[in-house]
Amino acid sequence: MYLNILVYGRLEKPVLEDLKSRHHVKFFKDNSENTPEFRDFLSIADGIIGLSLQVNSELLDQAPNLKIVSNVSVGYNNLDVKALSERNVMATNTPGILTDTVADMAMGLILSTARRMPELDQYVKSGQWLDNLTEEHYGVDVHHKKLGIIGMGRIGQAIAKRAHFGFDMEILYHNRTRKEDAEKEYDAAYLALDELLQEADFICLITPLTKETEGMIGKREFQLMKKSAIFINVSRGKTIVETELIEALKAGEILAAGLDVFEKEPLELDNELLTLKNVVTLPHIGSSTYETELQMSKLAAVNLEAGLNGEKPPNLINAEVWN
Ligand SMILES: NC(=O)C1=CN([C@@H]2O[C@H](COP(=O)(O)OP(=O)(O)OC[C@H]3O[C@@H](n4cnc5c(N)ncnc54)[C@H](OP(=O)(O)O)[C@@H]3O)[C@@H](O)[C@H]2O)C=CC1
Ligand SMILES: O=CC(=O)O
Repeated sequence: MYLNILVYGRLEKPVLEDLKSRHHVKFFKDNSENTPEFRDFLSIADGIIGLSLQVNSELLDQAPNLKIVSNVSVGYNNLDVKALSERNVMATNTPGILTDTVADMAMGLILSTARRMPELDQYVKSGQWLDNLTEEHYGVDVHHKKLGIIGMGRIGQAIAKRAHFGFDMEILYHNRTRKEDAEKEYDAAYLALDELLQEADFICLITPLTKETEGMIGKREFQLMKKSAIFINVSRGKTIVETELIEALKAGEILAAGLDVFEKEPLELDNELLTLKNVVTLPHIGSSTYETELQMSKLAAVNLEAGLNGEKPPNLINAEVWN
C-alpha cells in the first residue's frame, strides 16, 4: 500500500530512504508544525514517525486519516495518549534497545560531573595546565559512594548494574513499585523519596515525565540533599524545577549537577545554568550513538508499518485501541 507518511524531527537516513521507496514521504524539521506545508500534509497523513512532535487533540483533529504515531524514543510525554485512543489512533515507542546506551551516558555524566572533566578539558586546551591546576580543581570520588536512583525501570536498572559491579557503588532506589529482582541483583535498598534524597551521594533521576513526576524535584527536595550531593537528570527537563536547581547550586545546597535534559530544549544561551562551573550540560544525547539511533529508527519503522498494515505493532502504547 502506497501511503502518506509524515516524518518529523529525526529518522536515520537508511530508514528514511527505505520508507521513501514504498510510500509518499515528507520530512519536516523540528518546529515546522505551524507551517502551511506541514498542515497540508497532516491533513492527508496516514502515519507519523519521528521525535518530539507534540501530538494533541488540536493536531489530531487536522489528521482525519491518521492510523498511527510512531515515536523514535522510549519516552512518550509528547503524546496525548487519551486523545489518540479516543480517535482510535495507535501510538508506539522504542523501549529496550536504547537502555544500555542511555545507561552508559548516565555513568559518563556521573563521572564527568564528579571529576569535572569538561571544565578541566578547557584548562588543557587553553594552555593553563602548568600554571593554574591546583587542588582547587580536584573532583570527588565516585567509587564506593551511594547512588540513589529515582525510577528503577529498564534504564535505572542498567545504571544500577554498571554502578554496582563496575564502581562498587551502594545502590539506593525509589520507584512507584518495589523491584525485588533488582534488589537481589544489585544489592539495592528501596527507600522513600525523602530518605533517598538525604542518604545518597549521587542522585540520578530517570523516570518518565508524567503528571505525577512533573516538578518532582524542586527546592524542598534539593534542600533535603547533602551539601556534597551531585544531582544527575537523564529523564526529562520538566521532572525538576530548573530555576530551583539553579538556586540550590548557587546557594551551595548541593555540590554539582549533570544534565542531559532541560525544561526547554534546545537550552537557551541566556539560561543561567550555562554560567555555573559546577554544571555539566549535554544536548539530550542519551541514546545518540550511531548503532542505537539506527536501531531505534528501524524499530519505529517496524511499528509504523505494522500499524498501517492492520497488524498489532510490537510496541503499542495504547493497547485499548487494539480490540
Ligand atoms: N536523556 C535521554 O536521552 C533519555 C531519556 N529517557 C527517559 O527515561 C525514561 C525511562 O525510560 P525506561 O527506563 O526505558 O522506562 P521504564 O518504564 O522501564 O522505567 C521507568 C521507571 O520509572 C518509574 N516511575 C514512574 N513514575 C514514577 C514515580 N512517580 N515515582 C517513582 N518512580 C516512577 C516506573 O515505575 P513502575 O515500574 O512502578 O511503573 C519505572 O520503574 C523515559 O520515559 C524517558 O523520559 C529515555 C531514554 C533516553
Ligand atoms: O529521550 C529519549 C527517549 O528515547 O525517550
